[in-house]
Amino acid sequence: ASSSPPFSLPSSLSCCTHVLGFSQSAAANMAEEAKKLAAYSAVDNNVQNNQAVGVGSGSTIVYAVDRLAQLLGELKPMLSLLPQARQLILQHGLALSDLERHPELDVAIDGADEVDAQLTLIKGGGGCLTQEKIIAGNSKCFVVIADYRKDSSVLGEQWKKGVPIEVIPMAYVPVSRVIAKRFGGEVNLRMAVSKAGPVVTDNSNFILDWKFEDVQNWSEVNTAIKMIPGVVETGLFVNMAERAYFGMEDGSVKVRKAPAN
Ligand SMILES: O=C(CO)[C@H](O)[C@H](O)COP(=O)(O)O
Repeated sequence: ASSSPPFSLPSSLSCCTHVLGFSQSAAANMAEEAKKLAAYSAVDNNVQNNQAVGVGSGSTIVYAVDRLAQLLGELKPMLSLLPQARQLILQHGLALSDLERHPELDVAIDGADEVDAQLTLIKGGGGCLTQEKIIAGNSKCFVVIADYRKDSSVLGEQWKKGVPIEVIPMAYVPVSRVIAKRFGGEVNLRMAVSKAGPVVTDNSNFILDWKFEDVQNWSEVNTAIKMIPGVVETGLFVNMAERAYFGMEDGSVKVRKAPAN
């Protein structure tokens, strides 16, 4: 049975809503297409047969796993993973591995929340920064995949939610205070959306989101934050990524290489 809406918009407004709805979904489709382009290109250019491949988490990495599954005839990758990626890998019929069997990975591929001109990353929008950093840090080559919305010249240009920092729960208040006092900005405990209370990570910790103000040297700030008692890991990936693949709005893929040291 059809039911009529509880109210009706003036025709001019209803037209705007329609146009807005259309453009929002067109933008979302374009971003999805860009993620896929970046992921496929990164897999095609960085993964070889029989390699141990690390994958992270998020919506972009799904396309990389799709591509790895498509290439199964030609490639036989062994995937190391985060708990979140386990199901994804099994569903695609790919071989599971871990850092006990493959402590050194050939290549790691992962998404990012923001990538700057130096290939410094903010990661952890999904809360998996610690395990993602372990995977990336134990890989001979770390490759980032992202859509054009993550491409920045300096951090904070696109990503407005701040730097995620994983902390031991009992320390979240002192760590927040120390960060705000030493580095400025605002530090917030990340709250869960579908349950009451804070987000709890896979390592049973909390996440702080640090909305920074003016940072000149990410390497120094990252090291200083890591030294604060109670900090487990930061979502700052400094000097880790070798290449970033950005899917662009025009259907091309932009590749950015890390600056030579
Ligand atoms: O760091 C991450 C999760 O902790 C993700 O890699 C990052 O949030 C990007 O996610 P998406 O590919 O969905 O944009």
